[in-house]
Amino acid sequence: MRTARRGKREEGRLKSKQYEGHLVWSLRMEKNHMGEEEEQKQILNHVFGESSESEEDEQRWFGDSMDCVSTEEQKQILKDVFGESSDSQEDKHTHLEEAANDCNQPRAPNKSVPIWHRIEEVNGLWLCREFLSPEQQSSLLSAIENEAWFTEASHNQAMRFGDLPLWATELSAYIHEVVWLSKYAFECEDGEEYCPLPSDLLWREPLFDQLIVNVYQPGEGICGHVDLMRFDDGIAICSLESACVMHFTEVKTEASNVKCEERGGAPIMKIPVYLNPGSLVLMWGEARYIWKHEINRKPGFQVWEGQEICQKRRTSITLRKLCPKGLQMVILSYHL
Ligand SMILES: O=C(O)CCC(=O)C(=O)O
Ligand SMILES: [Fe+2]
Repeated sequence: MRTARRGKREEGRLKSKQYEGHLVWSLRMEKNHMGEEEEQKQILNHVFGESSESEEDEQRWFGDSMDCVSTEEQKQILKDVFGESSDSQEDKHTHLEEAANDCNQPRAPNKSVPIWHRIEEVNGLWLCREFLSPEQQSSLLSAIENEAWFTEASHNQAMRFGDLPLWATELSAYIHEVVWLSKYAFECEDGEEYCPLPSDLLWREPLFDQLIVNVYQPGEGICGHVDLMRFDDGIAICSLESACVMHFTEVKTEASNVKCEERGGAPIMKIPVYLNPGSLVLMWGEARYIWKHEINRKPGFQVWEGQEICQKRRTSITLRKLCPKGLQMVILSYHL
């Protein structure tokens, strides 16, 4: 499968830096115009040099060339590329866990378990509005600030692959916990089990190994896209600082409605989802693969309950897991 080409290409300025031995890409992205595919192409071109256009070519390119590399070797290579796990930096404490403890963590069953909302129109889309307490949100924002990824005003995106910083590892663990606790919250009459994240995804190791932090100034958003196929199913997005409306559009509906609309037919159905600061979105299955998501923060698009949302700066944390093929790509970048 291949993600659709999106948006017109605009040059982002790309910088890779070593932060405590970890490679971090900081970019200036015109998010309203450039899709993630373009952004990542820039990064991958930066890492690999210009590469082939199609996923088929990528498939051939990867082939089975890494079959001979054992898991241990892969781990070592990743360590060499990205540095030691930040888990070993015990003194580097982000207080996410402490903040969680402040609000009665770990939560016992029946005690203030955050509520999950299933977005009915979009299978596999779940929202936890009160995922992070105000203290946890501040703690995450300080941790991001301490990374010094956005010291230049022109930088609005940072990505990390492989071992994540401690605060992101803690965030992943917290996502795991809050999803796991949801099993106490969903007792369905018909015996159907509602689950914010299927157990094969919830229990994979690691839950996430890729991180994006996006900073949006008022008016900035991200154009409609399906996340790249090099990332596995199960994507988490945490919102901080300011609320926004994220719209979901089914890919096939969109394609058929374009023709329909040309003939004066039904408009494209966009499902709006309000993301308050401190909320967590989980996308898997159909929500991840056959629905596009977008944030249009141009005037007139950020309306919730009849009111235009007052826009301030918004920071988001996206956590994903590289597919084995994606992992191979990272390893190959080391060998080139
Ligand atoms: O910033 C957000 O909330 C969404 C980011 C996103 O969709 C992405 O990075 O793929
Ligand atoms: Fe996305």
